[in-house]
Amino acid sequence: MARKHKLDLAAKPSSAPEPRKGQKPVRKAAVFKSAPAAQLEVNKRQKLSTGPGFSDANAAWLKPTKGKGKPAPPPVQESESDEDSELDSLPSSTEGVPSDTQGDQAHLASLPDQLFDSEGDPDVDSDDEGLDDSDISDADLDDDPLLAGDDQQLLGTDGSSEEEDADEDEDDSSDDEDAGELLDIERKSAALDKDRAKQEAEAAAEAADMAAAALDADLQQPGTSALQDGAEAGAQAMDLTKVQRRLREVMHVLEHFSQLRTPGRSRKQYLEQVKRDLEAYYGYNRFMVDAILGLFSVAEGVEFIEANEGKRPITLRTNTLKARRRELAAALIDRGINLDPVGKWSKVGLVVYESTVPVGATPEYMAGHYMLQGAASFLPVMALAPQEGEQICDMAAAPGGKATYISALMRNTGMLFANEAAEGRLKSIVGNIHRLGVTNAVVSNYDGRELPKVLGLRSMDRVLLDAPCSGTGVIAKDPTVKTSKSQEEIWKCAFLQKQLLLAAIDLVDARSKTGGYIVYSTCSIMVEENENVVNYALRKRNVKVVPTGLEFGREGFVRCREFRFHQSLTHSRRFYPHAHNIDGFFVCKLKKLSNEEKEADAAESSDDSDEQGASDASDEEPPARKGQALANGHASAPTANGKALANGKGPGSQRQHKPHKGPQHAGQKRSAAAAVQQQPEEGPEGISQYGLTMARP
Ligand SMILES: C[S@@+](CC[C@H](N)C(=O)[O-])C[C@H]1O[C@@H](n2cnc3c(N)ncnc32)[C@H](O)[C@@H]1O
Repeated sequence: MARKHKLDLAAKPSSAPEPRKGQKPVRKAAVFKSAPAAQLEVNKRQKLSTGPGFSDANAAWLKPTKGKGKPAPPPVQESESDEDSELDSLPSSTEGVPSDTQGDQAHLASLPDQLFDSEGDPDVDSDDEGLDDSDISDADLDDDPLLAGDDQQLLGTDGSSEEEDADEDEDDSSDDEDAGELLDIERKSAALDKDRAKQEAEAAAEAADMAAAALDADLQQPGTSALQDGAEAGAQAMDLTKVQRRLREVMHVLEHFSQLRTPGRSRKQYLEQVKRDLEAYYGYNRFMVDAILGLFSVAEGVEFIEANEGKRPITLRTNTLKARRRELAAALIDRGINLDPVGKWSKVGLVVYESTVPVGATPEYMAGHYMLQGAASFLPVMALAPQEGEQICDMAAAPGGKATYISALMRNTGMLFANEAAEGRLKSIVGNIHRLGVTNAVVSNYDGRELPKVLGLRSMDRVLLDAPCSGTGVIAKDPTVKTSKSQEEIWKCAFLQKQLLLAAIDLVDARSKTGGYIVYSTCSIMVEENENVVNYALRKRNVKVVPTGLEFGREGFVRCREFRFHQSLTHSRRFYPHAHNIDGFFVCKLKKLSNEEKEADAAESSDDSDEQGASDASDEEPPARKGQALANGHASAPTANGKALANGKGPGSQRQHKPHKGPQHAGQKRSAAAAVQQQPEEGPEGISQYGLTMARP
């Protein structure tokens, strides 16, 4: 069922804009913020600050939209008109954006063009610079010498008028009355306070009653909600409004449970109602709702879900093999693209606020000056920190966003092995490699689990495993994830990820002079696919988790639900759309400590799992899929035909590379079947340890 209305969780009273220094605050009734209006205003300001070049100091769009990680309190009052909201959301100066509206830029890229046509018009912007009533504060008037002079003519020497002076004389003679009046004022004020407190208590009680009534109604029909009864479209729209309201109310009760609960109703019952309403309102299946609420508080879970309803900003990465960011930005601004740097954390990223031309079809794009790429996907490569002259493998590379970034950081030196298991996705890597002028890469087509045998054990200085995953961090891009995932599928992904990660570690040389690192990343939020996979590798190989070097992101989990992970997983980083305004992502960096097999692993210690509690429940391969690779996060089957396709100079001119160890040249054509049939001359005990079947001699 489609969701019709945005659930405004931040619809709480917002204060008037902060007065500028030296100004008295503008007298204006408190109003409520309207997110879309605030977004447009942010954009106008953005355009102004962009100017002919760009500021290089704007990380505003990356800031959390609401609450900065703390759940926003649910709304208890309705908002006033958008007009007022828009005025109140104006920043007090054109430099910078108030922090609570900064993250709203998330939605700018997805706003329809016609909105920008009117709101983004430069004329409108310049009008905006003019003063309106709300811009003129009392302080402005006081400071203006002309106005002050005029006023002085009407006032006495001490600043009071003759009429007021006369009033004062009268007042002096009636002190007792004054006292009486003051008391009266105090009495009235106290009465007002009492009234307000009473109203607030009544409102809270009413909210609790409504939540309880809603709960009662639904509890009478366990397992169903009004919406699940298959009513007609019109009725459904009405029901959605009802569901939205109930959701807010029940969440409010959950937040103030001891005060607002109905006696006899348990938290579990309220939670059950919230879950049903989230399913109905946003169209998630129960597995996903449970998984999300297993990671976040209810309020933050809803923030995450709500963030998935909007698109992330369009971002691009400057290809430093061909362009400089400042010059690229100037060229794109000239073409009518409104952009800014993504923030201080990246030297190459640009965020696009609006564009009059298709950003993926400019002459600069065709010439390979940039790659259209989500900002989150910069992060694993930044954590990998490729060095010039190294041998690096990107094990799951299509369409090549991260692979081409690695080559750019290597300045086209050394050697990059960009591997991809899905044959149909190879063209995209090759296309991007050519367009971006990458000349140090070989593209290969293997199941990643074969790579230690194909490229050689310990043949790499660094390996990136941007693993195929459930895609639960990128629901905004692929809403089918809301309903298509199940616990079984998550475990299947985790199983393949574990095998791939072990292969990644085996590819790396612990004695590399410059490296010895593995970066594991996913666009999944599930602990099963993230901390749990790394935790498994910690037990199976001689590796440790090291800091990613990334400036932001939340710490990985050490405890989550029934899971317990190694303490060092706090070095891993989690990124969320609602908190960081980028796709949901997990990034973890490992350092290989030794090329020796881990003793526990060699001995196949039987107490492996005891140490980790429930975290490695998926060590066993899912029976139906034995030996079969999941193709990607969305589970299409790969064709591992083992073709090495191209480097930056075209398929006919691949650079020669001699793997340090191992039987097979990456550039040689070789079928995956042959690869798995052949016992490696020097290799792991058996490639079957990565889950591939092979005939043993
Ligand atoms: C998350 S995407 C990679 C995105 C890529 N790193 C980028 O930045 O453009 C995961 C990729 O892994 C591939 N894949 C799936 N199973 C694989 C396997 N067993 N070995 C190698 N790659 C695999 C998928 O086809 C998919 O292209």
